[in-house]
Amino acid sequence: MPDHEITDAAIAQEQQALDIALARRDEAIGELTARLDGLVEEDSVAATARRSTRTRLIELERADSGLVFGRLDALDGEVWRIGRVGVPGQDELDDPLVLDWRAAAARPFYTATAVEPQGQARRRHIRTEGRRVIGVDDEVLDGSGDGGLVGEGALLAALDERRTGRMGTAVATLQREQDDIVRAPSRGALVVQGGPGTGKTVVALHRVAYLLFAHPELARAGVLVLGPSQRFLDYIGSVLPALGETAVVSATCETILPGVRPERTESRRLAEIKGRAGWQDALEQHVASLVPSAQDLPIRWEDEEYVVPRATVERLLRTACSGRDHHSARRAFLAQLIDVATDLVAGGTAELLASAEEGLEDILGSVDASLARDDDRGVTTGEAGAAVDGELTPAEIEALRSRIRADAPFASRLWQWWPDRDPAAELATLLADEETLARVVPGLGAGERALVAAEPAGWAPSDIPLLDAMSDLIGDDGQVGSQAEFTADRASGRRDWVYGHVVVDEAQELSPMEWQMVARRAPGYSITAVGDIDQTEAAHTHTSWEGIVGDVLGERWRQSRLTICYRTPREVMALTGEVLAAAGSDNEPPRAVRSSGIDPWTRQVDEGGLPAATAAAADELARRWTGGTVGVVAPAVRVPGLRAAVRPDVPVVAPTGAKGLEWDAVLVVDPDDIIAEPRGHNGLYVALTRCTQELGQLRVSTTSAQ
Ligand SMILES: Nc1ncnc2c1ncn2[C@@H]1O[C@H](COP(=O)(O)OP(=O)(O)OP(=O)(O)O)[C@@H](O)[C@H]1O
Repeated sequence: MPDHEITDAAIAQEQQALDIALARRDEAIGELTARLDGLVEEDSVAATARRSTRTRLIELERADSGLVFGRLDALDGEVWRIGRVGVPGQDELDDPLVLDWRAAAARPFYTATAVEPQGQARRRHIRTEGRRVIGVDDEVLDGSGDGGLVGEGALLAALDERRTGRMGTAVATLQREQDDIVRAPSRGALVVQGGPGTGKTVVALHRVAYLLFAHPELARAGVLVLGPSQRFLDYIGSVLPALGETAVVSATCETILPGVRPERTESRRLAEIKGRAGWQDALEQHVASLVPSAQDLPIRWEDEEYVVPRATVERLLRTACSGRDHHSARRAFLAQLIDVATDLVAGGTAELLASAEEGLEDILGSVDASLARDDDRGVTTGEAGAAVDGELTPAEIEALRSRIRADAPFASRLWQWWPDRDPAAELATLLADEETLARVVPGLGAGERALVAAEPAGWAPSDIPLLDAMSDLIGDDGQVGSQAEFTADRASGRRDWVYGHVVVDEAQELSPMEWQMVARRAPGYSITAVGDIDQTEAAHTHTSWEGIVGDVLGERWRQSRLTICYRTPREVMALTGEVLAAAGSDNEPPRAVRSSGIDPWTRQVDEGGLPAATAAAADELARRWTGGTVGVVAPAVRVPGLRAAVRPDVPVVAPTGAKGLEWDAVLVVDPDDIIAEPRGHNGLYVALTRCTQELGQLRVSTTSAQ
């Protein structure tokens, strides 16, 4: 049979299988909808059932296109079709019609090679448009061949497509080195180093989808995706929903605190000073110093004065503060004090209290019982107590305790001695006070303290991690959680949400204090961080991942690498070696997987003519790449002026704003001035590696200015 007839037959066969899968999917959607309608939410079990049914329904609904994208034929004749989500067979005991790409049995689709076929005879990539199969690419896995790219035809076709301005999924064409990272164990932190365009973002997002599938407990806690900018979050915004995910919150380090946003910019110097690791200890010490000193504590009850002796107060403070934030410690102290006051008023232990340490054993025993009632964190003094002795019956003592607990003046007298604190006000006061800074943050020089204290009011970006740390140490008083149905909605409204997993993109840019923010949200260190040391522009000078994450993650992280560039064509990557060397890197740029056949070009322009020349070049590229995207990357100071000159559908950004993004054609304006910026060669490396097809550069001639 001629080749085209074989292909036509294969397309017809896959169309038939897709039609059956689509019909079964539509049926499953009907079944799930009926089940949802029948679920009356009476208790938490029903609520959980509703949530999981709803999640599954959304997953199926979103898989309208790409329901099937692959097929594996095993040597033993077994055939699996692989798709975005699993589609069940007609009966419960039947094999699924479509295997979810994340299932273990689907793995050879990504990892089998001609050299190592893993029991497979053939891998087929199935190309679809909506509900129509339009092509197939077959790879025979017969032990011959070079074992290079997986599904090369399908991959190169995907990479060559015009960009829409939004990232798409790569679920059909993930490569082996990428799949290894996607399916790596969820425990412990994984740091992925990869040059530009090696698929770090793609891998991180597919890893989220995989982890949520393989570990449903992570879905209950949700996943946080931290990106470098809102533009970037918009760019990747549709990938996870397309993979069916609803348990994901995305944010930048600047938007992670609910209700708080930076109100001003700041200098690089200040960003570096305030991002240093030493602030964490400093703030911990500062907040510890806000706990009042132990003293004899007079308490009044029904016109009688009692005194809780200093030694007792000291021990109660120690118990209350251990392992708690400031406000929780305050509440625990009150709970303990109510017990002590009850005993004092009841008369049974008054002498013991006044005289001897042994008396504390009893008091602290009853305090522990009270804490166990009021606080589920279970911190105890570790001391066993006997029943409280006294003249009142146990029932009367309980009644007295309840009255003291309900007495507002009792608590308010205590709050005068130990006032509550507002984290924002506390931080603002600390930052403005050079003397306290000198005491609390010993690592700062006098000049640095003066710079910090002289800052204007309003939060700058580097204040956000400080505020997060301060809020964590002081604690929130009575935060009410949202009752929203989806984890993501409940999590995004809470500063203190603990996620099942955290993904950090452009991880090389985070300051040590930003890493603390990440660790607070993933205390079990279930973290995937992807980034490129060579694209670092932030003020924190790191040359190794150890330097970046060591402070926070210690030894609890491992590293993987991505080595192939899928975005930038060979013609453009050839320009980047010397930029990387000038940036001081020992690394080679990643190996480009494809060629665009278009040579990068450079034009010289006069300073005065730069806006018009930029506008004209952007126009020319937009015409050439109709249906695709064009971006302009320029030195930060030139961005506002050029934005005004260039057509509105072409974004103009500084290298920092271009992080993680890509366009079909990119115009880099004034590369020499980009180099002149701090860490400028790293910035130029970012700028040059954003295009998928064509790169143009406008150099500014210096002669005409002289
Ligand atoms: N396996 C793949 N199949 C299809 N497309 C892919 C694959 N891997 C990467 N890509 C595409 O390559 C481009 C670059 O990927 P991505 O943005 O994830 O790279 P990156 O390493 O995060 O780059 P940067 O460091 O520049 O941010 C994207 O268009 C992405 O969709």
